[in-house]
Amino acid sequence: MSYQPEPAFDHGSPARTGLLLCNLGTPEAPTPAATRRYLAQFLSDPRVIEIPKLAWWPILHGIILRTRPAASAKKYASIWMKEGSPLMVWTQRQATLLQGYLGERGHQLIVRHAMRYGQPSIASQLDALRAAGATRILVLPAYPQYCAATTASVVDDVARWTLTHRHLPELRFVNRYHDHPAYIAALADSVRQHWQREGRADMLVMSFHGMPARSLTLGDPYHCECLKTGRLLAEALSLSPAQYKVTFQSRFGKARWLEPYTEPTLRSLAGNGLKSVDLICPGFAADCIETLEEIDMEAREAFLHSGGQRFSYIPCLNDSPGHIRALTAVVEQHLQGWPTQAAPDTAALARQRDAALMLGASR
Ligand SMILES: C=CC1=C(C)c2cc3[nH]c(cc4nc(cc5[nH]c(cc1n2)c(C)c5CCC(=O)O)C(CCC(=O)O)=C4C)c(C)c3C=C
Ligand SMILES: [Fe+2]
Ligand SMILES: [Fe+2]
Repeated sequence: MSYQPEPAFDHGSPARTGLLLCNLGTPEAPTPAATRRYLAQFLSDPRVIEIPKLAWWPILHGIILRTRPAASAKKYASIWMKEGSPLMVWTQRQATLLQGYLGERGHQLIVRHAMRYGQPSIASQLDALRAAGATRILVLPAYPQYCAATTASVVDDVARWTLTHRHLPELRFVNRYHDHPAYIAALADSVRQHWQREGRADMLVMSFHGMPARSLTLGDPYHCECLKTGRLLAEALSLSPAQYKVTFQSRFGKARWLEPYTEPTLRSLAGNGLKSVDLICPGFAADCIETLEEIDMEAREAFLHSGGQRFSYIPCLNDSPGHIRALTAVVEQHLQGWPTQAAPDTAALARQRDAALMLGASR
């Protein structure tokens, strides 16, 4: 095993704690070439595509990477912000705001953000935290519900980084926060504020990213955690089971995915006479192509074309104060036992003590 060269450990420097906020990743530009690079990395991850490489490679390189990049790039272009891809913009803002809010609460943390696919990579940001003196690092994947395709894939990437370093920081991971009271409260506040601004629809649809259905029988807790988030959010809003529905979006390929599917559900609700719907995507920490294009454009159109009259999309928590408070509560829970106040300057304390002793002696 060969390690990357590292600076000699400075035994005198105080221990510092780092926080790494990780999200999925996104193309660097809304172009077919950039989208192809992103999809190639994403869809080569065996945590995402659980098909033997020998069977998957010809499909990925022979079909998907020839056709999908151009179609996806068009969709990215339709949601691109002037600062970049929404997922990147919101994740950057979240990290900056977390740094500030945690600081206000007395935690001297170094906060960075990273993307599992594309840039800034998890390895580069772990290196940056180490270079800034972090000897303890808390990794926060921005996925409220645990899923092997997302949460475990972040852990894999951190583990690959540890293999290249000799002197490792202490590491902790947030596996899930799907039922954290502060996260549920942030979602509920966001829905209530939306209702105050725009009025309330006949039903609240909660759409989560889908997964192949067999992930449930193989033991992935993702499906159950989505249902629990849905139930807790409904309870916080005093909704009866008839007033809300949990659905799954973003189906990929021909296999069965978790059901009910979002778009067919919206069509059938409209077909059965439902006139208005509020739609929230509680599993996404930040708005992205899956929420802004697939839901707020495609699913909206499907509902309205099937007889629905009003489709109201409730944005993700993004950089809202409630979200930053919720993530801070999650972080604080996982920092327990790790001192995050500014470490005492032991040399200065020793000088003070010596000065006090000398003062006493000279009296
Ligand atoms: C088999 C494919 C996919 C699985 C499994 C999957 C799981 C999964 N994904 C997210 C969150 C996000 N996915 C996003 C985009 C996206 N997802 C897939 C495929 C799978 N996802 C694709 C091909 C894409 C790219 C867009 C496209 O070409 O359709 C995003 C948004 C990225 C962005 O740049 O905006 C997020 C976020 C979760 C939470 C999840 C499992 C629970
Ligand atoms: Fe996805
Ligand atoms: Fe999609």
